[in-house]
Amino acid sequence: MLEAINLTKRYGSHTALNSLNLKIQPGEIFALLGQNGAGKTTTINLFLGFTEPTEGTALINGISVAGHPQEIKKYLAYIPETVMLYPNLTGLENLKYFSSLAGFDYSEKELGELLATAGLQSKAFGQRLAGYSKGMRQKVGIAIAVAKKAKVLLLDEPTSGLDPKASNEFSRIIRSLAGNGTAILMATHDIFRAKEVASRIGIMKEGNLQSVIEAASISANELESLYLKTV
Ligand SMILES: Nc1ncnc2c1ncn2[C@@H]1O[C@H](COP(=O)(O)OP(=O)(O)OP(=O)(O)O)[C@@H](O)[C@H]1O
Repeated sequence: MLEAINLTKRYGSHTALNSLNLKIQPGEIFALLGQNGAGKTTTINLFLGFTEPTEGTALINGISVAGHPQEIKKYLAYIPETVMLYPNLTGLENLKYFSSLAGFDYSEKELGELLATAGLQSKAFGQRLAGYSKGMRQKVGIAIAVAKKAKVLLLDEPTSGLDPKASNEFSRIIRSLAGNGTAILMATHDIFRAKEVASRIGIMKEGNLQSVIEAASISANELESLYLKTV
């Protein structure tokens, strides 16, 4: 579970995130929408422990991120806009390395199954990452998240730059991860994808979470209108 309690980040006199209160339960996908600079990445970085809150607390499974930065890592997987892995290692080797860091020792067969589940074509398993497309790298990132049995998944603009098919496949995999009980926080600019994949959608403006909507209660068009009115 992810929880923010009065979570605030200021840079000098500028408030990047203003007293965020939010709970994301296991199995839930929460999409954060908002213009450039609204505070989405700041929120994710606070949950990752990349940056310290000025006030308030980010909790993962009830554990304070700032207080226990190492401990929370075992619950977390993170997929940034561009997944950075080792370019000289193959997809299989990257997955083996990163899952071993998390304490898992998978067989070659299991590693292959994880990559296949993430939607990577088998002919790419043995190819070096340097030759992968963005979507292929993301699939390895997803396979790593699954391999780590992460309870919490943080995604920062995961579908930006993906073609529609890759983006659709991505939604399917994210939903299936949530179906297995992962709590997911996703920052995105893609209103359509947010509506399609998320259980709840939050709209941020200037560091404030302005509104939270049940995705099932709104059409994509209505969401777009609300978004445009809000930001
Ligand atoms: N290290 C930093 N130092 C100073 N200001 C920062 C820093 N990081 C972020 N900010 C500011 O905090 C605010 C929120 O930025 P953030 O990156 O969270 O926005 P975002 O919603 O993720 O935007 P985008 O959609 O462009 O990724 C912005 O005004 C940004 O300039």
